[in-house]
Amino acid sequence: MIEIKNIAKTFGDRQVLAGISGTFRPGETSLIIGGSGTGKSVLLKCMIGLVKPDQGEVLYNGRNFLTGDEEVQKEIRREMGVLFQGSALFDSKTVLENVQFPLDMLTETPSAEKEERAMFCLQRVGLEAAAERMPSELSGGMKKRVGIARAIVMNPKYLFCDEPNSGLDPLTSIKIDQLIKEITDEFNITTVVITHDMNSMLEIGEKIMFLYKGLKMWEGDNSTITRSTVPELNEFIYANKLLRDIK
Ligand SMILES: Nc1ncnc2c1ncn2[C@@H]1O[C@H](COP(=O)(O)OP(=O)(O)OP(=O)(O)O)[C@@H](O)[C@H]1O
Repeated sequence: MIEIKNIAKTFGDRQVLAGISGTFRPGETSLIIGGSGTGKSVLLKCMIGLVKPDQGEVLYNGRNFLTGDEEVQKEIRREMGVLFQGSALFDSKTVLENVQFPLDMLTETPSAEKEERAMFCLQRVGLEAAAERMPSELSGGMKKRVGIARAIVMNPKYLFCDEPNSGLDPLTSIKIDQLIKEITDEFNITTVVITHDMNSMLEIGEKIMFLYKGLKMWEGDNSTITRSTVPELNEFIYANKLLRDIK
């Protein structure tokens, strides 16, 4: 479980996060939604240690990630998997080498075992046949799958996905969403996904947190989001729904 408490962050004179709290549970896909510039990525970065918040706490199964000693922080980092926007694959490495990379960097696992584990993850995302291909030979959806395989190769307790659907067509987006949800259920991972994709919210939003101007304006799930009485959220949903209906 991840608990965030009163997270605030200001850049210069711009307050991006104004005190955000929330809980993310194992086996659940939690979505952070909101318009552009509302602080979603900054919140995610605060949670994974890429940005230091000005105040607040981030607890991983009760362990304080921000003030815990270095060993605790290191331990927590090893339990995280991250799928970055754009997949962030190494162009000069094969698919298999990309997936194996965290094992190479962070473990002393024997070579054959590392390869076996990486192949298992590639199989799980349906890409074992592409193991020896280079990232430039893959479609956007395949790259995301490789990114997911790499994010789970260390058997993470916590999985963070920043806009996993960006640049994908609607059908591929749905497949990627479903894969993230399946993996979350199957390995009981605490998963946090940033998205502004309405389809994702309705399909995999077991828990949804809506950010608006640095505040958490609403929290609920995919069965309650369309019944919200928060005008800012309704405006956000309506804009998305409108676009979807036009399509
Ligand atoms: N390192 C930084 N230095 C200064 N300002 C920053 C920094 N990182 C983010 N910001 C600002 O914080 C605000 C929130 O950015 P953030 O990337 O979290 O938005 P977002 O909700 O993820 O938006 P989008 O959906 O467009 O990605 C933006 O105004 C951005 O310019």
